[in-house]
Amino acid sequence: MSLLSMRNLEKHYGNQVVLERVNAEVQEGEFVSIVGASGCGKTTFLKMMLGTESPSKGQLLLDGKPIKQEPGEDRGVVFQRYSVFPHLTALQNVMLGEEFVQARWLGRVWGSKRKAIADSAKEMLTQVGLGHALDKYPHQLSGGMQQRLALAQALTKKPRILLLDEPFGALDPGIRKDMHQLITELWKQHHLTIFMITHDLKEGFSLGSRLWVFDKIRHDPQAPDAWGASITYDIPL
Ligand SMILES: Nc1ncnc2c1ncn2[C@@H]1O[C@H](COP(=O)(O)OP(=O)(O)OP(=O)(O)O)[C@@H](O)[C@H]1O
Repeated sequence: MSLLSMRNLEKHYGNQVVLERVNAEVQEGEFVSIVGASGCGKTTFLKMMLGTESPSKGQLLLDGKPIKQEPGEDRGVVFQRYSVFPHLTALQNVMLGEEFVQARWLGRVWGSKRKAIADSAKEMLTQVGLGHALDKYPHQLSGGMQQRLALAQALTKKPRILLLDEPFGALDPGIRKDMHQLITELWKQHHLTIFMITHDLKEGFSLGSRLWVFDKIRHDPQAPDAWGASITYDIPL
């Protein structure tokens, strides 16, 4: 069975059809890069995967069941900016998720349980190359380091699916190259299934195992909102 199945998936906002006839099967371990014109519905698609938006029609199945309409631990997400909490250090940012989960059952987390959370957060930060910056606040980190932190934060819950919305869009070309290497390593190391939106075609073609192009199949100049985008190209890389 596919990890994800999309069958005639549609998303409307009022009278505006944003996505329509989205059909695809995605297997565990694929890395799908997504490109398409601005405003064609890429982020909307990612939000449906995350569970913060629901499909208007059709099916979006995870392991054969409708995806839960709330963000879950099986799905991590990194946006272009502002994924991290500015008032917490790098280490506190990464620890927060697990502390939050355990505190729900145990009240505040202390002692050996807290140390275990800290150790695993430090390990994750080391993996993304921030082992030397545990006590730095986000504003003390460069853009690339902030995105490394956002990746560590997203991965700390051991998600199966990682959703990336232009994660490297704001970074300089040299830093982006380092980040491409990092995301490829993390993809393999953590056996992730990744969906990554990018505006950079070259990035889309060079990263991952599959490229999707979102575009409208049908256009009506008199009614631009009447038709939505679907996956017009699905290219194995
Ligand atoms: N919550 C919302 N309510 C109403 N319309 C929305 C909402 N979210 C998105 N839209 C509309 O849906 C369309 C698709 O938006 P979306 O952000 O998914 O596009 P995108 O392809 O990610 O664009 P970009 O590449 O510029 O980030 C846009 O016309 C947008 O105005």
